[in-house]
Amino acid sequence: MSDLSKLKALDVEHGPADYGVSYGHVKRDEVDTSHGAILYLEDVTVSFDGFKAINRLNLDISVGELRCIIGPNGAGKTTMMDIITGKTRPTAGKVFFGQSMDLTRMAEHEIAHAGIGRKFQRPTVFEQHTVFENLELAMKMNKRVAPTLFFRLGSEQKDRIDATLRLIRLAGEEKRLAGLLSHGQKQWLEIGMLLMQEPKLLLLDEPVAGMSDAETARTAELLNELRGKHSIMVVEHDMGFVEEIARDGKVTVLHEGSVLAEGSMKQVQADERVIEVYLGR
Ligand SMILES: Nc1ncnc2c1ncn2[C@@H]1O[C@H](COP(=O)(O)OP(=O)(O)OP(=O)(O)O)[C@@H](O)[C@H]1O
Repeated sequence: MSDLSKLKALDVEHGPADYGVSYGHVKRDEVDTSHGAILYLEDVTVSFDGFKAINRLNLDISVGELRCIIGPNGAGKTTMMDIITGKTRPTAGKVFFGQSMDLTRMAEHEIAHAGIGRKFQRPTVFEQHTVFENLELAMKMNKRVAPTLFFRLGSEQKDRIDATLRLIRLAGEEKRLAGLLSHGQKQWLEIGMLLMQEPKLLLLDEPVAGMSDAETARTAELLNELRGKHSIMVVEHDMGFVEEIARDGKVTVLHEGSVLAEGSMKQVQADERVIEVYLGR
């Protein structure tokens, strides 16, 4: 992908963050989380030519929760994320962001704009730009205010970038070209770019796929630092990693498009139905 098309994709997919008047933004609509839920799916079904990839799926995520989603290949994890981000429309069911935003009626860019940030499996950073510039671009991206890209950074914005650099383990690497980073570092940079846009809900699709053990461990640390500060949904196959980040939180096991089990990692690991699905017994 060229840098220009990536810029456009970032613009459309992630939408702008809310930086108040300094960038001349209109404040984006607040998500109504007064009942404690940031996201809920009720009886959601998606059929592809009669095949139900998602079958009466019910799920809700609380504000500030870090929810792990696991499940064997073909369980419907990616399709579920596609529904949340508006890429795929459900055949039936409700999908709400907070109390009042009906995601089934919103376009992909509107959903991104409302504050749902998604990280796909493969990192998409601007390889010809430095680490710092990548974070800066992500922060300034605003499709409604074209000249935003040319605004000078204030000290507050620089501080935010510095804090993000520390969080994503790239402090000291800010002048490096993103294209020269390791796979793991690129993944962290992309998480940082999403965070610069202050998402209300962060969706991470297999964030440690292809990472070394050391990178995986550092990614677990990073996510544990985000715990409680952001609402995050992580889809992951690496069970060791899931154990590290799930702690005492809820893990949801998907199977054939529905929730098979939900509970702490210990609970779902001990669940006979889960064992059967994973071991094929
Ligand atoms: N556009 C589509 N048309 C037809 N079938 C589809 C389509 N997208 C997904 N499917 C099917 O729906 C099911 C769920 O797929 P999905 O990719 O959501 O699973 P997953 O849990 O993400 O799997 P994996 O862990 O392998 O990524 C699979 O059987 C898949 O073949």
